[in-house]
Amino acid sequence: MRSDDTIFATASGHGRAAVCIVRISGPQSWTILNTLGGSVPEPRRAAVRILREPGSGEPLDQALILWMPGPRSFTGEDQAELHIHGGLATRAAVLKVLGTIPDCRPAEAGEFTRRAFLNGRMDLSQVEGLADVIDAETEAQRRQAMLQLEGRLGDTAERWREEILQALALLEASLDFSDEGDVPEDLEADILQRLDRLHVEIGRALANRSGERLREGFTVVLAGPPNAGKSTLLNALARRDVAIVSPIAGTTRDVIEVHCDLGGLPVVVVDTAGLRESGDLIEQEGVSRARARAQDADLVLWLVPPEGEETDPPAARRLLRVGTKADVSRDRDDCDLVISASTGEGLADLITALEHEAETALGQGDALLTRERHRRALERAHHSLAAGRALLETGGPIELAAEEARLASRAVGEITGRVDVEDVLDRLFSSFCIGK
Ligand SMILES: Nc1nc2c(c(=O)[nH]1)N(C=O)[C@@H](CNc1ccc(C(=O)N[C@@H](CCC(=O)O)C(=O)O)cc1)CN2
Ligand SMILES: Nc1nc2c(ncn2[C@@H]2O[C@H](COP(=O)(O)OP(=O)(O)OP(=O)(O)O)[C@@H](O)[C@H]2O)c(=O)[nH]1
Repeated sequence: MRSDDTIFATASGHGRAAVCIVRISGPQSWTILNTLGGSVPEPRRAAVRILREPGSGEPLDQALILWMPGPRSFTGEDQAELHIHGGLATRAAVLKVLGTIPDCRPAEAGEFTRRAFLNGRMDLSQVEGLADVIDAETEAQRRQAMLQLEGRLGDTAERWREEILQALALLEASLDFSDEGDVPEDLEADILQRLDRLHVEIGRALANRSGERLREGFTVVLAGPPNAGKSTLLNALARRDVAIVSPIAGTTRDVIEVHCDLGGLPVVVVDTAGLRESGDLIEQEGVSRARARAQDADLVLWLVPPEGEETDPPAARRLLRVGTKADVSRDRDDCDLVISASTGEGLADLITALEHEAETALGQGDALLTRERHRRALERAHHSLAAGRALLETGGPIELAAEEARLASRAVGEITGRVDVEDVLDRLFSSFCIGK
């Protein structure tokens, strides 16, 4: 992967469409526009051109084109865009011509954004925010991702890093004093106070776990004995036919997941195999998967049918008992809620309860951390700050306290990708679409 190559890719979706955007980045961008379009428009001004095949001069398409010279571009390199018609043949013809231009090749997944990162146009947390903007399925996820793209997490991490480095500088200064005798008391108190404040602030960010959950969605597992009405409820919540419903017990054997938007919040509803002892090997595997999913879920809805014997609910962090088939029997005082997926009775109350549960778990969208990667880095920083502070307080070696501050600053620096992130980069960029 050379970065003096010029890369190109369609940045809009696949399949026939009204318009298709071809993105181009790298030193050949100007030449490509000039060759295909006959002339290059003013920077960042859209212009219409007939694109022509080099050599033959045959028209390829009528397009809107853009010239965005570096460094004032998304990637920081010279960039061009061809807004062509979105027909399959048009797209294929334009891409084929681009492929024949020297030093020009199709982009890899996430390569435009990788170049933007390498050119300092965005930090790693913003790249993650951009990935999340593209993946956002609900309003709350979109809002959180936009805040991260705009630099809320990155700016905060950068401020923390600078404040740790200031404390480190003071520690180094006090090292000189300690060579000569005693460290002035007010200097030591100042450093302690700085480490303390950072420790508290980072601890507060770590305490809020709702960002990661908002990103991934609130998971609700539907569990219950066979024929309790789990698949019928899943279909009702999803408002479409996703799971097979039948009067035969043991119909659902695998785990079926549906992503729902409940009042702007992402809720993943998971249908599982009915819990019972079974001689059928495949059903047994389904039952053990059901138990595993119930254990990991944010919430289990334990579905209790009116008929049949009582079954024990699975182990769960949080569980609501939902009586099903209220149209058959409504005498269910052992349940938190009663529904009939057939008549729709009680469904609105169930959805309200789910929204409320999700809202409590996913918070106000004010979480700073949205990935385990952030949490791991900040946990190390938090630990080092506490260790440094303890060393200072107990009169331990200042060199060691300084080393802890250095470790803390490096850990915080991982958030914006200032340090040690090669392996993270490959994983992150490969999760992007081509053209991003
Ligand atoms: N057609 C098109 N739409 C798009 C994008 C794109 O690349 N092309 N984007 C791609 O992600 C997003 C918009 N993000 C962008 C971010 C920065 C720059 C950019 O050129 N920034 C320069 C110049 C700013 C200016 O005009 O003054 C800069 O920041 O220096 C462009 C798009 C969404 N929509
Ligand atoms: N009367 C009535 N029947 C229902 C209701 N909900 C589901 N049923 C019926 O109950 C039977 C079992 O429903 P499913 O949704 O397949 O049950 P399940 O819990 O997914 O069953 P397994 O896949 O075997 O675990 C089907 O015949 C449904 O039509 C309801 O609210 N009222």
